Amino acid sequence: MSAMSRPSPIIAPSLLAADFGRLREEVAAVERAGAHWLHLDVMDGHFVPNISFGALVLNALRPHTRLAFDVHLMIAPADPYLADFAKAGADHITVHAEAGPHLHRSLQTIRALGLKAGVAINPATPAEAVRHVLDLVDIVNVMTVNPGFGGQSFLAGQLPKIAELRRMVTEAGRDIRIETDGGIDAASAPRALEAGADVLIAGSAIFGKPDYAAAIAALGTGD
Ligand SMILES: O=C(CO)[C@@H](O)[C@H](O)COP(=O)(O)O
Ligand SMILES: [Fe+2]
Repeated sequence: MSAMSRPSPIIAPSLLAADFGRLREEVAAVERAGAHWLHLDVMDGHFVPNISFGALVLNALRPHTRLAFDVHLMIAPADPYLADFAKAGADHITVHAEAGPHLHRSLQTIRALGLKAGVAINPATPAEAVRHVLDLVDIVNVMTVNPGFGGQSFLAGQLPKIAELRRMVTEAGRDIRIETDGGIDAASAPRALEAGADVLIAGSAIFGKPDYAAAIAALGTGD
C-alpha cells in the first residue's frame, strides 16, 4: 500500500522514555501533541531483565488524561494481576504469548474484565503462535526489539512477520490492530506501516525529542 492511500496510524507514546519525575506533565504533553493512546510498559525483572512500574502508577495517572491506556505486560505470570490493572484504568491489556502458562485463559480473562485484549510476541516467536487466539484478540503486538528496555535498534527482520500477521488478520476477518513496538522512529515507522502495522509505539523517538508534536507528526507521515 502506498503512503498516499494508507490510513493514518495510531500513535502510542511509550511512557518508559518519559521523565519519571514529571509523569503527569509528560502525559499531558503527549496528549496535547496529538497522541492517540498511551503505551505503558510493565516489567517485572523476571520475564524481562528490568523493572519499570505497576498498577499504582496507572491509577495515579488515570484521572489526568483521556488517552486510552494501552498496557503492555512483560510479567510472568500475568493472570494474578489482570484485575488490578483493569481496576487501575487499563483500556487494553496485552500479555506475552511466551509468558504462559495459559495464553487463551489470560485473553478470556481480559475480555471478561471488559477490556480490549492483546497478545505480544517476541522477535524469536513465529506469527503462527497467535493463530489460535485470533478470535479472542483486538491487538497483536509485534516486538521489533527484545523486550525489557527502551532505546534499542529496530529489528528489520521482523517486517515479514508483520506482513504475515496482516494476512492472517485479514483472513480472520476481525478488526485487529497490529502494533509495532521497539525502535520505531521516522526511518523505521514507514517500513512497519508498509508491512501492515497500524499502531506505532514509540518511546525515545517522542519523549527524547524537544517537540513532541513534531516528533509524532514525523512518525505518522514518515517525514
Ligand atoms: O515494550 C517495550 C520495550 O520492552 C517498548 O514499548 C519500548 O518502551 C519502546 O521504546 P523505544 O524503543 O521506542 O525507545
Ligand atoms: Fe511496549
